[in-house]
Parts: sequence; structure tokens; C-alpha cells
Amino acid sequence: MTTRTAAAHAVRTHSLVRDYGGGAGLHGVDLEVPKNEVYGLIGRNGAGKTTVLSIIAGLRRADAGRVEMGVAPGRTAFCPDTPEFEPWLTAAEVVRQSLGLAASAGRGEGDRGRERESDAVARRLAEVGLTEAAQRRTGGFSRGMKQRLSLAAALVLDPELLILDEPTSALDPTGRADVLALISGLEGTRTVIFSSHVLPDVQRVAGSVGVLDRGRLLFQGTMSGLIDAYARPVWEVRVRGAAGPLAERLRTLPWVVGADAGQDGRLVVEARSAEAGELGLARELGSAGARLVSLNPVDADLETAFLTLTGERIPGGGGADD
Ligand SMILES: Nc1ncnc2c1ncn2[C@@H]1O[C@H](COP(=O)(O)OP(=O)(O)OP(=O)(O)O)[C@@H](O)[C@H]1O
Repeated sequence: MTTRTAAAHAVRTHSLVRDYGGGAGLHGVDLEVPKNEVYGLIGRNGAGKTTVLSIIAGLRRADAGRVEMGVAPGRTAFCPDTPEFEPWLTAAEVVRQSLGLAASAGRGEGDRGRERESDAVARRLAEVGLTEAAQRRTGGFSRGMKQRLSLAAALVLDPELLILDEPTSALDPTGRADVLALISGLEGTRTVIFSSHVLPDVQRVAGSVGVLDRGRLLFQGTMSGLIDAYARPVWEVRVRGAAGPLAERLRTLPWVVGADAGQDGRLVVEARSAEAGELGLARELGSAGARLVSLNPVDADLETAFLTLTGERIPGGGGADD
């Protein structure tokens, strides 16, 4: 059952169950997706990500539980992990068709009159890097091109809620960067839920995160909350010149747990929390006038937190073997 509310959440699911038999499916999932945020849904193969996303999108039914939508009816768009199109349609025709469907339902960008239909189509194709392929038939498209096209066809609907199932799985590095930038750009005005196995991507763009494991949510909350709870907030910093004075300065700060200088301008800094480190390191490096060469999370990453949470890594044990 799906109900609608005007709420701070774009979506909430209540005790969602889908029983495929043999333990597969969902076993009581309470997802809470804050409005106008980017929510990353992560989990191993078979964890249930596609099932949850499909139920929210209205493409599959739950056996029990309900979905509460905080966005207007018909303002949700879904991109499947392996999108397929009629092979004889060109990319521009696919997006135009999507726009036409939206306009006939009284929504989407074709309805606004601000932009001509062909401009809206061209703009969305350009955003996903398909301008050159606009007049090519989709039958010859690679998986990555189909993923880009699916995103363009969804964006042209101007959805309040965009649901993306592994949107970067088939993309090359440029495509991934483009799609991540697009997702980031929607934060604040639109809600995006996306599933991914590429945890650094999720860490880059998602403010909230849900960790699914065998049909159950192991964690749900902010990205920094997850990292604080399941990973040590440690960064390796490299500056031009000697790192000793900077390490000394950092050690005097209340949010710093430890700062050790090494060779070649390297230092390892542990913060009291992920948030404190993210805020404090940039500020302190700036005010110290340090010339920053690189700044990398060592343990303060989603991957470490995920592996610890799912029991694949012993906390402080130096990594997983999977
Ligand atoms: N239609 C179906 N019939 C039977 N079992 C299914 C069906 N769809 C999914 N399952 C099973 O339910 C579990 C969850 O599948 P789902 O596709 O939701 O997981 P996922 O987290 O998206 O996985 P992946 O990361 O591999 O895409 C898996 O064990 C899968 O085999």
C-alpha cells in the first residue's frame, strides 16, 4: 500500500516485506529518505536494493508493509540498472517520448513553456554527454550509453524524486564524474535515492546512507554518522615542505586525537569525528598557510565503515580480505 503525506521525508517505508522464498527478499525495511537530499543505498549483491527501489517506484509490490510518499503523485522517476529502449528509436526520440508522456500528464519540462521541447531534449542529452549520439538509434548503444540515456529521459520529467539503481555501474570515469556531478547538483531542490557498489561515489555525493544486508537495514543515517560509528576518522595529509610544525599545531586543537608527521611532508591526522575532521582540516591547513599536495581518508571512508558494519572487517584490524 502507498500513502501520501506532506512531510520532511520524500519517502518512508514501514516494515516492508517481500518474500521470494528461501530467505531472499526484504524482511521489514524502514527506509527514511529526507526530502531534497541525496540518499545512498548500499549493500552486497542480493541484499535487496533493487527490490526496495522497485517497490518505492511502484514497479513491484510488497507482500506486507507500506510506502509513504512525501512527493506529489507522478513526480517520481526511476532509472533501472539495465535500461532497455526500443532499438529503432534514436536517443533524441527516447527523451522526446518521455517528455511527451510527461506533458500529456500535465507535468515535466514540456509543460512549462519556458523552453521549447527540442531545447529541453537537447539540454538533457548534453547533460549526460550524449549530444553526438542524439540522432543515433539506441539499438547500437553500449550499456553505459543506455544508462546515460535513461538518466536524460528521467531528468526531462523534472522529477521531485529521482530513483537510480546503480546509475554508474557501466560508465567510464568521465561518465561517472558527469553523473555524480548531476546527482550532486540536484541536492537541495530534489530528492535522489541511488544504489551503488562504488562506495567512494556514494561517499562523495550522499548525505544520508542506508546499508542493506540480506533484506534488513543494518544502518541508516548520515554519512558522517556511519563513518563515526564504524570507521576511525583518519586522514593522510601531504603538504609541500616539512610536516612537523603543522603536526605540532594540529595536536593543540581540541578536535584532533593525534597528528604524526612522517617523511616527505606527510602526516597522519586522527579527528574526534568525521565531521570535525572534514571541517577542521580544511580550515586549519588554510590558516597555517600550508601548501596542500594531497588529502586522503585512510580509515575515514565509507568502504571501511561498510566492511566493519557487515562483519567483513575487524575494527582496527587493517582491512578486509574479500
Ligand atoms: N523476482 C524474483 N524472484 C525470486 N527471487 C528474487 C527475485 N528478485 C530478486 N530475488 C532475490 O532477492 C534477493 C534480493 O535481490 P535484489 O535484486 O533486490 O538485490 P540487490 O541488492 O539489488 O542485488 P545486486 O547488487 O546484485 O543488484 C536476491 O537473493 C535475489 O536473488
